[in-house]
Amino acid sequence: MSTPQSESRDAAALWAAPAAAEPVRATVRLPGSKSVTNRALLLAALADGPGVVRLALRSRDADLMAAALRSLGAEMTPSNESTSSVDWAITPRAVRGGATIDVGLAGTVMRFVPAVAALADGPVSFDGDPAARKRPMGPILGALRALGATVDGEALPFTVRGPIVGGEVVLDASTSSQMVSGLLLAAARFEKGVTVRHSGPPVPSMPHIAMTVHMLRQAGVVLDDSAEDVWRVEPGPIKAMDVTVEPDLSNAAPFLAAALVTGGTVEIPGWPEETTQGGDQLRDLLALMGATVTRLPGGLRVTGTGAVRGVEADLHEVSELTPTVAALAALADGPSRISGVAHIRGHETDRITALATEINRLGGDARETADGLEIHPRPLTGGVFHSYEDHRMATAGAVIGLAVPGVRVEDIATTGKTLPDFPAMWAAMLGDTGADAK
Ligand SMILES: O=C(O)C1=C[C@@H](OP(=O)(O)O)[C@@H](O)[C@H](O)C1
Ligand SMILES: C=C(OP(=O)(O)O)C(=O)O
Repeated sequence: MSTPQSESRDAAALWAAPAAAEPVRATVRLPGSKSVTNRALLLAALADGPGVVRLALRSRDADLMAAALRSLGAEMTPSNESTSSVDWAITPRAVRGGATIDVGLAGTVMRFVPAVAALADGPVSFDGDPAARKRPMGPILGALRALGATVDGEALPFTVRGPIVGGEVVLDASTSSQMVSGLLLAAARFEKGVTVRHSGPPVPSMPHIAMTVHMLRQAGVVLDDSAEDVWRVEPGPIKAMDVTVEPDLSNAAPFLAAALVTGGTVEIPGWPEETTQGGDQLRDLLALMGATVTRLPGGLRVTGTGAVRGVEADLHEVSELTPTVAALAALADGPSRISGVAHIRGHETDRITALATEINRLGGDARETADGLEIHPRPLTGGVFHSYEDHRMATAGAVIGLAVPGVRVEDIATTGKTLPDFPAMWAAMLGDTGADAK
């Protein structure tokens, strides 16, 4: 429950989530995928010549990745900048030591950049937000050590010293798929490449490893992923590319959820025909929860009835979607069970506890399980929805606020981790500005 002190501490940073007066009818143009942007920037910085990353996301996580690569020596020149996107011209240079990298709270920066730093000619230090120091790092840092680098520390802050040689390594990636992606992305530049074997409970968020594999192959890297839980990257050049980043389908989740909650329609232009983004699974998930989902030429349309159906969903592959699915479940007309996401206790915050706490604070009935949540329908009332520095907690509060008057989301600015101007996009979707959400 909020105490008077916590209410007053929050007061400065509370955002009144708008309740929907009528069904939404909006076209929402989403900025580029965080996951694709941060992979593309990193690969461009290690490539064999100058490349371009178009429609790259501008957000805290993407800006931190760009800053990290720049401080490791890459020349990064922006053009066509808007609040949400930028085209980067990137000229790779020899990886330079001596830098201190701020990872913020970005999993992609804290897990992907250390292997690049191990190619540097001197030590590179890493630190981030206080919350980042709690996120699991041990498996990837241990792997870098096993592959020849020197790393002091098991979590942030730590320092990496090359040279990394590469070779074979066994690790437990059950806490995050990023442990594997973070080795594969730079491995073509290791003298011996890498063979990564996962040993442990199943790896979550496998579509994100498929994204890594796909983007490496596009860049000409020779990679074998034919055996389960084993990935082999051959040493060799990473081809310079001119790539365009797809819209962020995980960030589509709260906007499409608004169609369900309000019985309206939301269209997302640029929804790819084929993609490795796990967010594409929203098409099936939202249909299960009562939406009509239609592919348009070059886009997607989701229409709701205003009634949300409870769901049994194993979100192991798409754990990023848990906060939105939980928000929908809290508004559903039947019980829901979300499973397969034990590892999201190590995301930006412990998302299982955070979601149960905040849904229950509004009068809901959400119970934690070992690997997810059970949520039973109950009428909700307004109140403060805490975001725990977690962009997806904040957007989950916004979704609930559509149907529950008086929800105030703490620290809505935390959405800037992956979306540059969520409040304006949300307002535009609800018709405040009369313009399309951009
Ligand atoms: O590689 C990536 O870009 C990501 C992988 C996933 O991490 P986990 O495997 O830790 O879930 C996902 O949840 C995260 O938002 C982005
Ligand atoms: C888990 C997430 O982020 P990160 O890339 O920081 O792991 C997320 O965006 O839901």
